[in-house]
Amino acid sequence: MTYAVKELFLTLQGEGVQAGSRAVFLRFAGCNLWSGREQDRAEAQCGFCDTDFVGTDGPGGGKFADAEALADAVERKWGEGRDARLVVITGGEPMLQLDEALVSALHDRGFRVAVETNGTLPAVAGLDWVCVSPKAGTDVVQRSGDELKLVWPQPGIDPAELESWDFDHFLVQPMDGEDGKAATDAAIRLAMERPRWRLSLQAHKVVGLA
Ligand SMILES: C[S@@+](CC[C@H](N)C(=O)[O-])C[C@H]1O[C@@H](n2cnc3c(N)ncnc32)[C@H](O)[C@@H]1O
Ligand SMILES: Nc1nc2[nH]cc(C(=O)O)c2c(=O)[nH]1
Ligand code: SF4
Ligand SMILES: [Mg+2]
Repeated sequence: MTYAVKELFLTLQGEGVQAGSRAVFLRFAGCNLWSGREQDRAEAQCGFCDTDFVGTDGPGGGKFADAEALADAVERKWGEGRDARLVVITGGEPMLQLDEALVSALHDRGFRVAVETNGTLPAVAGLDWVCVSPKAGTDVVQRSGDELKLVWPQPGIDPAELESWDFDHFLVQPMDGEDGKAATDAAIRLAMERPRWRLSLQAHKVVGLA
């Protein structure tokens, strides 16, 4: 199958439990909760997105004919060395395109495969790390994984309800946007009031990484 990739880049994971880890980021084009056009944001199911995932015109982006070709491009981004190879597959919504053939091609090249998903589509089998980030008003079907990353505040989501889901780590991440200070205060409050939740800051934005 053909994959539409917005961008492919080498950086440090900025979010969640694996923050600080060297990783190739594979950003798929397209999302099922927003068109990506500013004029549609107010009506979208997810209205706070911080990412441009439209098209295939970003650095390292393009159309890839099959899993082997895309996995080769990921490997080229990583460069030499097989230690601790990590690819983070995000988007847009990666579960619209990610399939077992690509997971397998990445494993063949020695990568641990991590995914950032909104959880409205089931995660493909064989992943090494699943991060689900629920969006208010959507039907989250993927209720198990490694980390649940709640962008906060989100009216309509009750953190207490999420605590029954099957995750090893519960993260609360301030919503970046117009009132970042208030969102950070709210996220700190949540972590102070409910000790299962840990604060996740978007470290890449602090230090100026992609
Ligand atoms: C751009 S999304 C792509 C993956 C997937 N569609 C999702 O929503 O999980 C990557 C991560 O950024 C988070 N995110 C998006 N916009 C954000 C914002 N304004 N502030 C903080 N985190 C945000 C998402 O919740 C998700 O955890
Ligand atoms: N450095 C860095 N870390 C990230 N973690 C999750 C990201 C995402 O957009 O999915 C992201 C991103 O865009 N950059
Ligand atoms: S679900 Fe993820 S990619 Fe889609 S609009 Fe929301 S944050 Fe952005
Ligand atoms: Mg990002």
